[in-house]
Parts: sequence; structure tokens; C-alpha cells
Amino acid sequence: MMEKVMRVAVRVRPLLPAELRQNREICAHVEADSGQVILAGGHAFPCDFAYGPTVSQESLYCSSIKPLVASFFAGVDVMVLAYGQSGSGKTYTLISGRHSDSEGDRGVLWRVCEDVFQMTAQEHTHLILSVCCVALCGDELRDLLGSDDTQLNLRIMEDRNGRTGVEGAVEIPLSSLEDLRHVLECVSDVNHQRSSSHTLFWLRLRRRLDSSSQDALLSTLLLVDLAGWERDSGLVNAGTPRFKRSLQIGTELRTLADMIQRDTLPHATPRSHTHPSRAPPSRAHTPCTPLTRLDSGSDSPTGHRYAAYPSIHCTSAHTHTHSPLMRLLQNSLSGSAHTLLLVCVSPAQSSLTDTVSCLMLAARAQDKSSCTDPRGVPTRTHTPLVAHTHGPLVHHAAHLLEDLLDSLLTPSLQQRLSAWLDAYKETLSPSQGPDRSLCETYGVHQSRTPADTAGGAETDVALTQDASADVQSLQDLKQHCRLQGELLVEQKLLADWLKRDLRASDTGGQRIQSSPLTNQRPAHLTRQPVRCGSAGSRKAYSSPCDLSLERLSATMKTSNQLLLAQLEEQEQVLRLPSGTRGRESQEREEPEKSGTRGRESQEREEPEKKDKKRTVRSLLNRTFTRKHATDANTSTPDPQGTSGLRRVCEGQARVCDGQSVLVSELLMNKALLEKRRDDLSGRLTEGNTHTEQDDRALHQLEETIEAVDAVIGLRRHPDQQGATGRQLSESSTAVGSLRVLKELSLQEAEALFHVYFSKAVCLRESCASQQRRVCELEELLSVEREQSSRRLQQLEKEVFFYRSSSRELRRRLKDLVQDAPSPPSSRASCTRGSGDGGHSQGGAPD
Ligand SMILES: Nc1ncnc2c1ncn2[C@@H]1O[C@H](COP(=O)(O)OP(=O)(O)OP(=O)(O)O)[C@@H](O)[C@H]1O
Repeated sequence: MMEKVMRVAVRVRPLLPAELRQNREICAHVEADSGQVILAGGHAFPCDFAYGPTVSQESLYCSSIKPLVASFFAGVDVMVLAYGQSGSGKTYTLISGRHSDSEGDRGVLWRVCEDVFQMTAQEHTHLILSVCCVALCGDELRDLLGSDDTQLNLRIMEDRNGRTGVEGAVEIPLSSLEDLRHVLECVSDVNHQRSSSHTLFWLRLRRRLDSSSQDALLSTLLLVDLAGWERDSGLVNAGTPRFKRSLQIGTELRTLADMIQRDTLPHATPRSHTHPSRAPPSRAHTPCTPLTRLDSGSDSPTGHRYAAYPSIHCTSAHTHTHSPLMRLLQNSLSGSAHTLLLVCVSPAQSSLTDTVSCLMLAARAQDKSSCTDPRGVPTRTHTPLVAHTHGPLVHHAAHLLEDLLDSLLTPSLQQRLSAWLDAYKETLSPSQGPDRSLCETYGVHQSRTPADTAGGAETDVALTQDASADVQSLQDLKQHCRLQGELLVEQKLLADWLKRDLRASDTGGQRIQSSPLTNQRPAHLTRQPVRCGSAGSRKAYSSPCDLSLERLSATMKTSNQLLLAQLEEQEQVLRLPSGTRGRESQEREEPEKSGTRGRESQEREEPEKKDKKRTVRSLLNRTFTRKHATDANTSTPDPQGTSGLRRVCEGQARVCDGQSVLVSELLMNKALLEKRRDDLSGRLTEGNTHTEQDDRALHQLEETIEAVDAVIGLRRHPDQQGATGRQLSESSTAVGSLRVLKELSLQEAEALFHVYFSKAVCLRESCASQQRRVCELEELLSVEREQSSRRLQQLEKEVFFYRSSSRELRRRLKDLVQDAPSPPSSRASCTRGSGDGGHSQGGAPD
């Protein structure tokens, strides 16, 4: 006969008044006697007992708990494990009834005690029922029936058989339901943190075998009201004790769920019963641990206190986990107790995810539930399968085949079967589990157990950290790409420069006369190609799409430097005009390079012509740099130092006489001379002292400029040369002069040119000195005028002052005369006079 060790019951509570007010939709219901819970999507979850919202406490008790109580009474350990979301009805189902007198609301504990008392009365056996209640919050055990000073002195201990118990907890004997009422009231008063702690009730039934024997513990019924995970755990502030406890509950429930689902608990050694005749047929017996009466003090309501598991018998037996909850449940979950997994769920649509998770756990536990054979060996149960998906079918088939392995099969069949099972186990991963479709349908993460929901905040924290790490790595990647883009743009610019240089070298090494707007690589920039990093090939982008502001400004600065360098270069190297300058400079500066071509051309020319040309070239092909100009400006102008200019003029004259000179080059030359003249003029203007040499150099420059100007005019308008000649030839004096000039040799013409040049310079000097004298006189005149005007103004002021003073004096004199007392005769005459019309007054002199 097969007997199931773990059964699964699912209870769907009704909507609460608050939920009804909010018009919450219902997502789960139970069809009567169907043995399954059906979700709104149509999925059915089979279980041993399915209770809908209308099922009463009594009905639930009678169908699923009462049989266990019978086992308990018969000496079998029993556990009822209430599992579910917070507010799903666990406490209501197990313990309710303590607050109301309504019989219908009384929970499992009350009804168990009621039944036990009834059975005791029926059998007329002396049985002792006691209760022990402990709350577990994290690692902290709290005795809910002890006094304040003993509440926390609890320890989980194990006896030699590996059975765990709580040492130091107060155990209250129950002789009536009234005792139980007191106990429940006591627990209710003490257990303020009911929702965040696991509450465990141990009902112990002991039977005194005879009057002489000691008490013997027969069986234990453990009611576990697990802490529920909060529905709004995500709203709990991180770091608060409530948040930490929420995480802890999640971890604990996850471990418990794993144990239930994976069936990994080691099976405890079957306990031998002290009375073989009373032992259930399916169980082995172990010596019962006697209860030891410690005292009869007043710690408990009934005055008795027991230690369930004396420490002297404790051993360090194996524990597969260090969690206090797991250690306390270890005995029951290991298969030595008859267990009912009571899964409580809410029907509200808002709790659908948690409900699905709970139902999946219930389905797995149902699937994994084992039974014991008559020999006490746990085996798989043959639960009628109500499959709702293909996954569970395969899953169940695997279990069936596993059981078949033990039966009488041929070796080859056994081999094939075990190979298939191995392959199946290999492919069985969380993502391929039978509930995958359900998870997808209801949006439940596959690896998310109900406990995971409780630890949702923990998961959220981890997900947030992952997300922030991902964001960070993405930003790093973006930054890297941006830098790569900038590097590519930089390389493209460099490649352009290199291309331009290459083109220049291809066109015979000619200097590139690039426009000022073109980017030319400055000398300080390296010509070495930039390595493109380790990447073999890179995609080059034509536009700097992703340049940063700093990079853009750097690029602009680089272009700016390029332009400046180009301008500087152009300004620095100024050459005097020469139609053959390039070739000559090649011959002079790079004799090896000019090579054969230069030598051949030299051989073709006649020696005298060669000498003449060389002389002319040596005069014309002078390169004036800024340094030279500076030297000319800073050093004292030497009459000999103007020989260069003079030679230029001579060269220009020769040019006019037949050499081909570009007007542009003449203009450049003229510009250079003007610049030098302006510099010198400016320096002389600023300086305090003028020397004659300075003035002379200035005049020479001006004369030279005029000469160059005349040459330019002749080059631009060759026909004017003839006109000028004709004008000169029209003058009788000029005819002779021209003839004489034409007959002059080169040296004589040069000497004559020197004389005229010096004379022109002297004329300029005298002209300039005259002008200076005129200026000085003008200055003196203006000063005199200014002084005179100032003197005049002063005189005018004085005249004005004298006039005003005079007027004032006359006015005072008149007043004095009028106020002075007149002599009688004169007064009479005055009286008469006044009668006459005041003649005398009007005749008074001013
Ligand atoms: N079957 C039911 N019929 C009527 N009311 C119920 C039922 N189940 C639960 N309730 C009510 O739901 C509310 C929450 O129930 P309960 O306190 O038992 O939840 P819980 O799962 O124990 O919560 P927690 O884990 O936070 O302790 C209570 O007011 C209870 O009366």
C-alpha cells in the first residue's frame, strides 16, 4: 500500500472587503471537487485539495487536516506548512478563531486540539497534549509563551537521531480548549511582528504507557505559519530594517521552495517507536526522547516548563543548511513526517504573478511528492496526472520511467532507459522546465519562485546594478568610438597632406604654389605615417561627424597654423626678379642635381655671353630675405651698401635694354624697395637724430624706386619708349646727348649712370633739406602766430577788465557826488535849480 507523505492543498480566499470596494477582478477560481485551481487564462493546476473562496474552515479541516490528526494521534509526526503571499489567509486558516467567538472561523490549531481531546475522551487513555510556540525572525528565535527574560534564550538543538528542536522553549500542557484559548491570546499579545516572522506551533502528544513508566513523547504536530512576502515589496525603502527583513524572507522562502521542489532533503533515519505495537506500519521506530520536566515554576500559564530536547543528547548531526528555518523543518521535510503543504493564494487580479508562482510551486510539490512503501522506503507517488501542458507530461513520464528502472527489465532495456533519463536530465534546465509556457503566459520569470517575489527588491537592486553597469559600458564604448572617429579624421587630414607632397615630388620637385586657403603641412608636423593601431583594416569616414568641441577647435587651430606657416614662408622668401632664376638657382644651389642638363646648356653658350650672363645673374639673382632687409634697416646705411640696389638698377637698365623680365617680378622688387624705404623713413621719423647717411640712403631708395617704376612703365608700354625717344630727338640738345649715350661703352655708361644717380640723389637731398627748412620756417611761423594770438587774447582780456573797472569807478563817483551835503548857497541854488528843472544835474560832467 502506498501512502503519500506530502500532500498539497491550495486555498483561494475570497476577495477582502477592501478589494471588493476597489472592484478588483478575480483571476483564480476552483471548481467544486475538481482538485484543481483554474486561472483566468484557462490553465489548471492540479493538487490534492483545492479550496475555493466559499469553502469553510471546517470543510477544509475535515478534508485535508483531519486525516493527519488521525496519524498524529496514532503516533506519526505531522506538519502543516502554510505558504503564501502576505494577506493570502495563512494565519486565518491555521490559527484564526482566537479573536472571534464564531465557531466557523476557528482555524486548524483549534480544531486539532478539539479532535485530540475528543479522541482522548473516547479512548479513555491518559494522553498529555502540550503546545510550544516560537517565532522565528531571521536568526532570532523568540518564545511566544515564555516570560520576558526567557523569551530569547532559545537554541536549536539536535538529538542523536538528528531531530531538531528548540531548547529552552516553554511548553504548555493543554487540558482543555480553554487552555488553548489562553495560549492563543498570549501568543496574539506577544507576536506583534506576525507578518515578518515565521510562527511555529508544536503540538506534542505524549502517552503514559503505564503508571510506573516515564512520560513518552509519541508524536508532534507542527503548524508553520510562514512569513509572507510583501505584495508591495518594491515600495519598501531600501536600507530600512523592513527592507532587509523582506530580503531575508525572500531568501528563506526561496531555499524552502527549492527544497520542496527539488526533493533534495536527506532522509532522516526512521524513528523507532517505544512501543512497537503502537507504531504505524509504514514507519520505522526510534527510541522516543523523553520529555524532562525542568521545573514547576510560573513561567507558563499552566505552571509547567519542559525542555523538548535535552542538550545532553545533542550531536552535531548533519544539516544541509545553516538556516534556522530549514533546521527546524528538516525533520518534517525529510520525509519522516506526514506533511501538508497548504498554499494560500489571493484571487485578485493584482496578485496574479504571485498566485501563479505559488501555484507552480504547488504543482511541483505535487509532482515531487513521494510515498512510502510498506518497508518504509520513500518512493514516488502515483498521483493521478491532470496534465495541462506538454512539459509536465514529459516531466511525469521521466519519473515513471525512473520508477520502471527498478522493476524487472532486461539489461539492454534498462541501459536504454537510463541513457534516455540521463539525456533528459541533461537537457532539463530551468529555462526548459515544464512550466515555461505558464511563465510566458503569465509573465512570471522562470527562475522566479514565490520566494523570489518576496526578494523582488533584492532582484531589483541586482538588476539596477546590472543595468547601470551596462549603461556604463555602453558609454565607454561610445566614447571609444568617438575617439576612433576623431583619430580617423586626423589620419585623413594627414593623408591629404602626404598626397599633396607626393604630387609635388612627382611634378619635378617644384615648389607648390598653393593658394592661401589650401592646407599645407607645416614643417613641424611629422611626415611619418601614423600607424592605425592593431586593427588590420579600418573604415575611414569622410566627415568628422562625431568631433568633440575640443577636437574641432584643435583642428581649426591646426588649419590656422598651416595658413600662418604658409604666409610666413611666402613672406620670408622674396626673390629679386629674374627670368631665369629657377634654372640659375638650380645650377647654383644644386649643381649635382642640375647635372647633365645644366652642363649641356653651358657648353652650348659662348664663353663671353656666358660671362656676361653670369655677371648679370649674379646681380639679379640675389635673394633678399627678411634678415637682409632687417640688416639693411638696422645697420647704418652704407653708400657701399647701396651697391646692391644700384646693381639692381643697372640690372633693370639692362633688362630694359633687352632682357626679358616679368613685370610682376619688377613689382615685387619695387614693393620690397618701398618697404625698405618706409621702414627707414619710419625709423628716421621716430628717431631723435638724423645723420646725413640716413638721409642719403633714403634718397637713394627713393631714386631707385622711381627708376624701377620707370622700367615698369616701359615694360608695360613698350611703345612709350619710342615716343620718348622721338620727343628727345625733337630737342636739338637731346639729339646730341642720345647719340653720345649710344656710343658709350658699358663701363662708361655705368660710370655715367653713377654720376647721374649721385646727382639725382644730391638733388633729392637738397630738395629734402629745402623742404625741411620750409617746414621749420612754417613751424616757427605757426609758433609765432600762436604766441601772438595768445598775447592778443591777453590784451583783450586786460582791456575788458580796465573798461569794466572804469565803469565801476564812475558809478561810485556819481553816487558819492549825490550823497555829499551841499553848502547853503549852493543848496539854495540847488533848490532853485531843482525848481528850474534840475539843469545843474544834467550838466554834471561824467
Ligand atoms: N478564507 C477566508 N475567508 C475569509 N477571510 C479570509 C480568508 N482568508 C483570509 N481572510 C482574511 O484575509 C485577511 C488576511 O489574512 P491573514 O492574516 O490570514 O493573511 P496571512 O497570509 O496570514 O498574512 P501574513 O502573511 O501577513 O500574516 C484577514 O483579514 C483574514 O480575515
